[in-house]
Amino acid sequence: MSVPTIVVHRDADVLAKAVAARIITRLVDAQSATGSASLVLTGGTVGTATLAAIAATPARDAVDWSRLDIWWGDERFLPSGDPERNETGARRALLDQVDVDPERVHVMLGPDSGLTAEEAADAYATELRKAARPEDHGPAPSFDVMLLGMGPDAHVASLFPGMPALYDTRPVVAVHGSPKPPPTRISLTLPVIQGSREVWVIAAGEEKSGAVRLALSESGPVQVPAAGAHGRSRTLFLLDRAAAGKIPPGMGRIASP
Ligand SMILES: O=C(O)[C@H](O)[C@@H](O)[C@H](O)[C@H](O)COP(=O)(O)O
Repeated sequence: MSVPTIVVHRDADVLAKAVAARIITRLVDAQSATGSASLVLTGGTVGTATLAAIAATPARDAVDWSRLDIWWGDERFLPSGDPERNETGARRALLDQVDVDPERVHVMLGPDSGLTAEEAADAYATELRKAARPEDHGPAPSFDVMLLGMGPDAHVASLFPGMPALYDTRPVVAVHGSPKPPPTRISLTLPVIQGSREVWVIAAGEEKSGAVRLALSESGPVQVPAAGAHGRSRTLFLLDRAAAGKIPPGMGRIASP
């Protein structure tokens, strides 16, 4: 388990641009080393703003988008094309503007597939298992970067405090009764998140500051899911100053201009 590194940026706009640059560099490095890369996307405003910032960065062309596997940490269980789907937001912000290989864009299915949320979760678990290699030592790939937005209640993906998904050992689960609409979702679980090489939690705004403090303290992941968001080799908390406002001194904080 990697101890979180905290990087603080001036505001949400600089945060999105800085994370975009960080993603591009990380993907280029991964592709240089192995010929491929894997990135797990998150929904939410900061996650989507980060994708838009990638699209607006000329350096985006340094990434070979055709050799990138794109996954989602969670999805709202809505029909394909629904504006509230995380996939729709990601396509509009970035994916429709770069040459991704459609076979390597792994979407979580919605009700228009004819599957229930449970069946769609199982289908995603099967896709993850097929993509896993022996060296991943688990039911899913060790993703190069797992992006996670975080709610004011410290939820990540669609893992909300105290809900059954946090006790589930399966790699992907259906979530019902989500406190954040829509109520039905599909989510990776913590074991899969923790199997990633790097986990990057991205948060902006004063309303997230309490959750950030809890996540960086000795909190348990059932009540503070973001406390369980750590990667095998690296964990980053990428914040704006407002979200970092309640971090106790000496938490390994690296302030950026
Ligand atoms: O489906 C979702 O809504 C997201 O996956 C969710 O986990 C989101 O990342 C957080 O709620 C933060 O969202 P904001 O960045 O909009 O606060």
